[in-house]
Amino acid sequence: MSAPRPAPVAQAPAARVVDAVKVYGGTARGAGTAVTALDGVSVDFPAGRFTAIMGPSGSGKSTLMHCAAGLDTLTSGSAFIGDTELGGLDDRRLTLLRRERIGFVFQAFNLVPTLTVAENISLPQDLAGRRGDRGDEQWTDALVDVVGLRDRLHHRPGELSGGQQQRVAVARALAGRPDVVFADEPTGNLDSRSGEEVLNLLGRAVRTMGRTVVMVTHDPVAAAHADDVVFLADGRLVGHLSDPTADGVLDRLKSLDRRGAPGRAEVPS
Ligand SMILES: Nc1ncnc2c1ncn2[C@@H]1O[C@H](COP(=O)(O)OP(=O)(O)OP(=O)(O)O)[C@@H](O)[C@H]1O
Repeated sequence: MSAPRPAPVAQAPAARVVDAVKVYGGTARGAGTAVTALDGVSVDFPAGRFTAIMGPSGSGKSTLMHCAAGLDTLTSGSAFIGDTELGGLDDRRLTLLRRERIGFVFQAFNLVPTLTVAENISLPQDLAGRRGDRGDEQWTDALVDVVGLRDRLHHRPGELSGGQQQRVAVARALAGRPDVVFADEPTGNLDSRSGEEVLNLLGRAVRTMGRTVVMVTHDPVAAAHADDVVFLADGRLVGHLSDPTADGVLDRLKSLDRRGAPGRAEVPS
């Protein structure tokens, strides 16, 4: 008789926030108004999955992503990358963590215009002083084929289409083999075909390369590329869909709109 199979071990989330509160603005003397952008959000971003964050405009999507990725700090609550709590890190460690464990893709591509495609892609390794690492070189070389940029390696970003530039940004985000890639509206500046290519690429990074992706989007078609969708409204987590379809996401968004989300709670300070 064969030995019983061990119970599957639940994999720790790649990133998570617990009781996350973010209040912008307000003054000690009460002369301004404070905006509660996150109002007690707890959410896991599972390792090896593609999660989309959706919600009406102003619901707190970008704030959640920025705080989860250590680009901004929470007013209260905690944010973790793996087991590392970001609030416990000083600026230097936070910078190192972002560089070594997180990849970023932004709507505006954010490539360095004076560097070639190849140089842009290897920038994270260069900054980390890891140039020449053979494993890294092989990984980066494979990435170039995955993103389909082999014949553009010596061009500069200004010589590429928007879709090609965003593919460079995706390759750069993956180059350091980060624990998690955060993408903020990565298809926001692209036509639908280029957007589809970038989304397929992010999906492939998860499904064939074992990476973890968290993406903010307002587009139900983009969200349908994810494994999971989490919905925010008024800075609160209000829903979750697994294996989403664009229609399913749209229906859920409409029901959020019907709830008459009143927008940010403005709290006189
Ligand atoms: N730096 C800031 N100072 C003050 N208020 C801010 C700041 N950044 C965001 N907010 C407010 O916090 C709330 C949430 O903003 P956030 O950008 O996270 O929402 P979002 O869901 O990403 O919106 P959108 O889809 O329109 O980009 C909004 O009311 C916004 O006006």
